[in-house]
Amino acid sequence: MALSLTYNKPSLKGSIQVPGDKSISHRAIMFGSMATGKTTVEGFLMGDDCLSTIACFKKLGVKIDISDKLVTIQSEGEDSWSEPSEVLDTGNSGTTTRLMLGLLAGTGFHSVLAGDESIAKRPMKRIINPLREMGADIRGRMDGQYTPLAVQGTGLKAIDYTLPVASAQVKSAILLAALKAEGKTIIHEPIASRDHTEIMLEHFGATIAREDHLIKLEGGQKLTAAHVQVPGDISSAAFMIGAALITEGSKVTLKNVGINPTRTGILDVVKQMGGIIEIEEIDTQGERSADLTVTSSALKGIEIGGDLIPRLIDEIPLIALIATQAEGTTVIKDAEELRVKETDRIAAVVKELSKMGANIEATEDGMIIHGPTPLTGAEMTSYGDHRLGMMAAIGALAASGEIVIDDPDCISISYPNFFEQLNLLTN
Ligand SMILES: O=C(O)C1=C[C@@H](OP(=O)(O)O)[C@@H](O)[C@H](O)C1
Ligand SMILES: C=C(OP(=O)(O)O)C(=O)O
Repeated sequence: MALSLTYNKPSLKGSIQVPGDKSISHRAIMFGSMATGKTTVEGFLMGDDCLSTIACFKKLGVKIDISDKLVTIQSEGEDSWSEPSEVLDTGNSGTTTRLMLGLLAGTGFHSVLAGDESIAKRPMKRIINPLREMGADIRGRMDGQYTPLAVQGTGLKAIDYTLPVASAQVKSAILLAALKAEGKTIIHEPIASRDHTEIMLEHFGATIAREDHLIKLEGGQKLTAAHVQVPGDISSAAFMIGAALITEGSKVTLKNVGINPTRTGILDVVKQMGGIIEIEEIDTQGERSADLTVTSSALKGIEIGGDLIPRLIDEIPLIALIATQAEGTTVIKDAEELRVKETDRIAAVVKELSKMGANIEATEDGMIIHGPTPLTGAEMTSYGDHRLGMMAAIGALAASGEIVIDDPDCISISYPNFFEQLNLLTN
């Protein structure tokens, strides 16, 4: 059902703990299922995407329990997984689909992966090409470009592979397959992408070498169960950071947000645009995290591209929105990956922000935004894309009229209590 939002230029105040990191939550379930023993996960994201990952592993016979804010995975290791009698439904989640391909390629059984309409349009060849080089037997539409994908598990061998796209999903699928492969896999990563898989490999007892854009992993290593502490998701926090920046008189604290340096491009951009943000690092055992305090700020346009893009790829819809309120021009380039996300996020962001009165144009690999422009009421489409839905809702805070969002439910893919937390900060 559509949602109508009308704000009268609110100030945001208060402190919240945004939900757990989506990338780390997926991986915690995967690693806990591969490892032998009892893995416990604290701060797990109960978003639809991560619940899809849990459902897939349950179908492989892994015992997963959700209780009292703790997810417990009890596994006898990867070799104890059983052949699923049903299709593994990956829902809307690219991360689930792609990382599971790496995991399933080296099993001894047959499985089929399929997700929703959006997943059926997302490119899978980028995963299947390196996995086939490792010996994987994967078939799908257009020679494996699209789901449904059938995987016949088989013995794998190590590869030496240069990543053609800066994608943590491609890198992770190879690393997960490499664990079962014979020999040492070497991955060349020209541009760094999020490294949660590498960090978690070590956390679960594997040895991995990383230096100078090279990652080396010896096959045949067994993982041991562990406790995983999931920090808040900086990609979710980004929406509240943006909300505080563009509303006058706001001051918001976001507690325990993950600040892994491969994810903090949004903080660099906010500072460069003139945004006021304090970062108070917390002493943690696992991934780094911090309390972030954001104050409404006068922003200026900047240029965003190059190595920075993978460090903020999911935050670009929100960055485009705040750029409409910044003085001057913001240019986002080298971001062609946006075209193959849940929707074509270049086309969708430009179309939707234009409806609100933004001065924004699409380029092949990004967008150009001229600001500041006053935003007006509009009927917004989310295309079932959670990040587009949240962009529209945050836009409503700065808009002069009513914002209607066609499908607010899709926001639960990554931020199930988004509106609850937004209400807390605006009241
Ligand atoms: O590995 C991950 O958890 C993710 C990697 C990124 O995708 P790509 O690897 O396609 O860049 C990101 O957009 C996605 O939300 C989560
Ligand atoms: C692109 C995203 O996720 P995924 O690739 O896992 O669907 C996202 O969360 O913005």
